Amino acid sequence: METTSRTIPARKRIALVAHDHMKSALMEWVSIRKEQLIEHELFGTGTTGTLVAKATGIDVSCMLSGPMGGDQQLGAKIAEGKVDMMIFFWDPLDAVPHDPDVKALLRLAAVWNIPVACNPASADFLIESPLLNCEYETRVPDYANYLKKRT
Ligand SMILES: O=C(CO)COP(=O)(O)O
Repeated sequence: METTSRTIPARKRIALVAHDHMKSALMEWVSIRKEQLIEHELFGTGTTGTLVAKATGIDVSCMLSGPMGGDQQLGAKIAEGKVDMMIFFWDPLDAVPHDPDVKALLRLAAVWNIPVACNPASADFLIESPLLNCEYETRVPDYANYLKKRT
């Protein structure tokens, strides 16, 4: 796939997602990182986003709950270039009924080359990155060219 460049804004659009057994870890992380997160625009799956908004007082644009389609809604936003990074504490020790949706969300994050953290340590590294508050030139699939070649 050929790529083209896209400018990720300084104020990031950050998706926050956690599976049920990981929600307490995400809530703890979010409360520690509140001052950094408040500078950015937050999105979340239904339950996670609502919990984050209640705990921090930061506005969160909430999708549907993950198993009800929220993972797919976030995936669509990533594909449309409307979400710039994702903190997704998925559960490595339990199965979820919407595993295909989880895979699809993680896959689209990889396709569209957004930074993803899967646990508190990787989330710390992302949030401490000097790139967090700067514009960043990233490579994304050259969709216009892809379509042109196929039509
Ligand atoms: O299931 C999820 C991600 O796959 C998260 O959904 P909720 O935030 O609605 O619990």
